[in-house]
Amino acid sequence: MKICYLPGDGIGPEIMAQALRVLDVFKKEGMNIELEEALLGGAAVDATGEPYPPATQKAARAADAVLLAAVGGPKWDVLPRPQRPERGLLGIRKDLNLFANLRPAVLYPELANASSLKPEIVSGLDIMIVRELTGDIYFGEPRGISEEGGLRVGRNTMIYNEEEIRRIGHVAFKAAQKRNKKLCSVDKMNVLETTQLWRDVIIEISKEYPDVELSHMLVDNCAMQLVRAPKQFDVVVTGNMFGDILSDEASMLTGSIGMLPSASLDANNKGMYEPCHGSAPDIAGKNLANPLAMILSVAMMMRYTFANEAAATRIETAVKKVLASGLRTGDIFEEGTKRVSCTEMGDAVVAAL
Ligand SMILES: NC(=O)c1ccc[n+]([C@@H]2O[C@H](COP(=O)([O-])OP(=O)(O)OC[C@H]3O[C@@H](n4cnc5c(N)ncnc54)[C@H](O)[C@@H]3O)[C@@H](O)[C@H]2O)c1
Ligand SMILES: CC(C)[C@H](C(=O)O)[C@@H](O)C(=O)O
Ligand SMILES: [Mg+2]
Repeated sequence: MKICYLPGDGIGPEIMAQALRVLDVFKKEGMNIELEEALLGGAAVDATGEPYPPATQKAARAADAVLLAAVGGPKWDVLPRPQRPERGLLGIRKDLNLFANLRPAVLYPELANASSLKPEIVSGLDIMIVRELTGDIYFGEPRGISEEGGLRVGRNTMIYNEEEIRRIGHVAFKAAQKRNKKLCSVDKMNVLETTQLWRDVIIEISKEYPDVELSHMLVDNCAMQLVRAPKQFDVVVTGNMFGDILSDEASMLTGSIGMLPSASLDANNKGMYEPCHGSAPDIAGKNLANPLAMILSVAMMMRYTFANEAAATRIETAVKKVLASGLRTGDIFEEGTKRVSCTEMGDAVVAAL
């Protein structure tokens, strides 16, 4: 199992250290894990001048899976755009063709009171957001800020071709088949042609999945429904930008963005695994971050790239045990539980494993 790991910036190295301890448990038991560290984001810019340097590209391409913590931070926001950490993240996603981003929003019963919603609205919540990750307005050309007729004009291009929609659609229908056989496709077809095509193509391929109940929802309504009655959803499929926003919204139903892992997959289940959150500059360097989204991303790596369901379930069970024992980082802390640091949370997961 060749794994390239990228600690990145901010809280990145702190949560990555806990994920590596989890991997070490498996390694000591004899799992054949080979690890290689590489630079991405601000850390890479500082060392090489580029957010996704060639050495990282080489290591990431050679690996079976990539583990990423988080990139970015105010220190680099003043740089020209191609050098910003986020471009490193978008660069590696595009380079490895990781078009399918799976973001599961699962409420652990112990966190029912930490959710932003009332327990009765979220208890048992288990949604899978399938976000297209290498297209849309994130990558469309032309883009940029130019001067036109004496005015500055900012421009981005929202664009999808039918093949890009088809391949993410198939991933979503297949995910729904393995779950509760309900798929909601989210678009803005009342206004945007890109997403009219999105809806047309999703309807076309739905003929191949007669066992899946397909529905469609406009993104603004979906944002509202997610906080009104989130359990109506099983699998949600949507484009890159809507998926970015809706997954952060969904994270708060589970208690914290620090609980939401993700898998970004290519057509052959090579994947990059990362928490959905960012580098959290406000708490970086203080040993306060919640490492569970990062650790649960390791579980997703075991499941999707290495087809090791037993290892995945074992990690998830360890996380459940730790939450049941009452330990909480600050983001999920509530009265009656015990507040712990990032490393103490890591200690507890390793012990539970
Ligand atoms: N995948 C990524 O690497 C990724 C994702 C999102 C944002 N970013 C970048 O991260 C930087 C900060 O962005 P932001 O502040 O908008 O979003 P953020 O996700 O970093 O932080 C938002 C809020 O959530 C909290 N938070 C996030 N992760 C946490 C964790 N594990 N434990 C406890 N609290 C946590 C933060 O403290 C902050 O209050 C920006 O440079 C942004 O571009 C990177
Ligand atoms: C940092 C940024 C480029 C990234 C995105 O928008 O995809 C992040 O918000 C995410 O959700 O992974
Ligand atoms: Mg995001």
